Amino acid sequence: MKKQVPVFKNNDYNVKIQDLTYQGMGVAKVDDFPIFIENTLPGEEVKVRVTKVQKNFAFGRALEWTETSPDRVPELDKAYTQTGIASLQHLAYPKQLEFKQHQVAEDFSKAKIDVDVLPTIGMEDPTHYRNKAQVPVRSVKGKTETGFYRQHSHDLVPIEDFYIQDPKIDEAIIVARDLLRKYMITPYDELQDKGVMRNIMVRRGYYSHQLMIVFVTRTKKIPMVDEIVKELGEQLPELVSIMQNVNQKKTNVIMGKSTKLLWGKGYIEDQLLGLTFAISPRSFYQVNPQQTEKLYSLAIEKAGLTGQETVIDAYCGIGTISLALAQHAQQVYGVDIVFDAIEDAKINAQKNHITNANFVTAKAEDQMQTWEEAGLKPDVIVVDPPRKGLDESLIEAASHMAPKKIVYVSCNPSTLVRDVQRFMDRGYHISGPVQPVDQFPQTPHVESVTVLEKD
Ligand SMILES: C[S@@+](CC[C@H](N)C(=O)[O-])C[C@H]1O[C@@H](n2cnc3c(N)ncnc32)[C@H](O)[C@@H]1O
Repeated sequence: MKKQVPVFKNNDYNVKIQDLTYQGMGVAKVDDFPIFIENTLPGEEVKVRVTKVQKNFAFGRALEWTETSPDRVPELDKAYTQTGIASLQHLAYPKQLEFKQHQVAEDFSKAKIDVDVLPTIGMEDPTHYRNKAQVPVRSVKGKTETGFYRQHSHDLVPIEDFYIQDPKIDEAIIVARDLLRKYMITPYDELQDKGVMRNIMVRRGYYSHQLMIVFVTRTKKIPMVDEIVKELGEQLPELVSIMQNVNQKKTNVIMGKSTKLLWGKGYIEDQLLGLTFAISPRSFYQVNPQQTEKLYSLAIEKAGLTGQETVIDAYCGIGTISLALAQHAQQVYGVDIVFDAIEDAKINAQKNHITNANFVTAKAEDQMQTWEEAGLKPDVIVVDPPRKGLDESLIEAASHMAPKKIVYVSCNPSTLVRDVQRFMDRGYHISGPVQPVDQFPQTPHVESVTVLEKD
C-alpha cells in the first residue's frame, strides 16, 4: 500500500529540530517523516513552511523561531546561506568544530569501526581564508553582476563581500565586474547559450600576494580586451597574471580546454611550509593555506619518515605534499590526472632544488597498478583523493605493494570510512586517532587525516 506522506507543500508546521545533516541542515520530523530546514539548529523550535515534498523527505523554510539554540550566532547575510558559500554562518565557530568532529566519529561508528576522533583543529580567525574564487557573471535585472548561485539553481545572487574569501580577491572581482560593465561585455546567458563572459576566477598567494585573474568566456574573442587588461593592471597592483579560458560547451564544468595568456605570466607563485609553488589556472591548490600548513605538517608527522623511505603521493596535484615529504624521504613518486598540475609539480621540484621526486600524469588507480607491476615497494603511501574517494582497484594495488603505512587525507568522511573498511579487509588497521582539520570554516565540509598500518 502506498505510504501517506504526512506533510504538504506550502503548509506550515510547528517542529523541533533534532539533528544537523552532514550538509548542515536542521532535521525535524512530523510523524517520523524528515523535513530538512536551512539555518536551523538542534534544539530549536520553529514554524516551518514546507517548500518541497519528496517520497521520503521534505524541505522547508523556517518562518519563525519560538526557541533558539544557545549555539546560534547572528546571521551576517542571508545570501551566504542561500548560496551555500557559508551555510553554517549561524553556528558559533567552536560548535562548527564540534559538529565536524562528530560528523567523522559518527561515520566511523555507523560502520562499526572503533576509533578515536580528536577535536577538529580550527582557525583563530575563521573568515576571509579562501585564496581562490570562481564566480559566475550574469545579467540580473539588466545589470552585469557577479556573485554566486542560489543553492540547487542557476539563479545568481549578487554578492560583493564573500566573507570567506581573501578580501583582496573580493576587491579584484569588483574591479573586473566594473570593467565588464564599463566596456559592455555581455554576460553569459545560460538559457540561450549566448553572451561572452561566463566566469571570473581569481587566485591570490597568501604569502606572495601575487594575483591572477582568469576570464572564462564562451567566445574566443573578448571585445575591448586590451583596454580591460590595461585598466586591470592599473587598478590592481598585485596582478601578475591575466588569462583567458574558453569554454564553448553547455556545461556546468567551469573551465574549458583552452587557456591563453593575456598579460603577465601563466601562473602565480606562493609558499607553503617554506617551499615555493607555481600554480597555474587549472591546477588544484588547497584553498585555505593557513590550515593547509597544519594539515600537511600533520600528514608528514604521521608518515614518520627517517630519510630512507620510498613514498607514493597519490592525487598529488602540483606536488605540494610530495615535495614537503621529499625533504624527509629517499624517493617520492607523485601522480595526478591533470597534466597541467603535473607540469607545475615538475617545475616546483626544480624551483625548490628537490631531485628525489618523480611525477606522472595518469589516473591514480591505473598508475598504482603500473607501479605495482613494475615492482615498486613503497614504505608509505599518501592518498588525498577528491570527494568520491579511492577506486577499489587503487586499494587493491596499494595493498599488494604492502606499505607499512597509508596516510589518508580525506575531504569526505563517508568515502573515507568506506575506503578504510576496504583497507581493513586487506590486512590494515587504523593506527592512532583520526584528526579532523577545518579547511572550510563556515561550511559543513570536513577534512581529516587517518593513518593505516599493516597488521
Ligand atoms: C583533494 S586534491 C589534492 C591535491 C594535493 N594533494 C594537494 O593537497 O594540493 C585531489 C587531486 O586529485 C586529482 N584527481 C582527481 N581524480 C584523479 C584520479 N582519478 N587520478 C589521479 N588524480 C586525480 C585532482 O586533479 C586533484 O589534484
